Amino acid sequence: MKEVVVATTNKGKVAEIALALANLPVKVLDLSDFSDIPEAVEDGDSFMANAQLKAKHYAHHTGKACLADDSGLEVDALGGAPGIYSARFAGEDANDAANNQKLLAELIGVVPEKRTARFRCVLALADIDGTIMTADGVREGIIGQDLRGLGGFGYDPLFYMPEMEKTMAECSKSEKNDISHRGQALKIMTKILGEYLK
Ligand SMILES: O=c1nc[nH]c2c1ncn2[C@H]1C[C@H](O)[C@@H](COP(=O)(O)OP(=O)(O)OP(=O)(O)O)O1
Ligand SMILES: [Mg+2]
Repeated sequence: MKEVVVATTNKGKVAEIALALANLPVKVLDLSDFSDIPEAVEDGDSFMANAQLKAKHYAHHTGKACLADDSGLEVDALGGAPGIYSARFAGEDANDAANNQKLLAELIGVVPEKRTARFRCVLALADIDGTIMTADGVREGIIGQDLRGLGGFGYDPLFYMPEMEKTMAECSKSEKNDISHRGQALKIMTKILGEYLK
């Protein structure tokens, strides 16, 4: 069976991606199955560029097909920030809690109607022969006034979806995959991968 490495340092992403790949005829590995792999330097100028450079970087270091994810949050009231800098919003080694606090602070005084935002995700699969395949997804929402929910990761507790009357962090993993930016990209990628494996 072909092996695919879920090539991300983010455990939340690993769980969501592995769930979506579970029905494919592939053996799913992740970076914890390897040692001494240097972290990719994300110096691309777009989600697409970063997803591709991460997939190629990890394929080079593992010698296996690698599926990477670059994603982030665009907030309209902040001119689209933090965007590709979402992981480093509150500083180079920022964690999710610090990023969420920074986001709330930046939006003090901004009314709900002006708190529109979207998550974007680009997935890239790089095989060792140089084949590269990509898929993307987007999910619209509103930045809440406080943290709600314990699921997911990153900005999920602040990402409120009016039609669902809850935040992304109040969704189960499979529910999140049904409606999220990453879930959308994963639907496309699993189709592409299914064909590629034939
Ligand atoms: O579904 C999501 N729910 C909440 N927050 C999310 C989501 N998807 C991305 N995000 C946020 C988290 C992080 O602040 C940034 C991704 O940064 P990004 O560089 O792509 O990922 P990362 O550094 O955590 O792991 P890695 O690069 O190894 O895949 O956007
Ligand atoms: Mg990263």
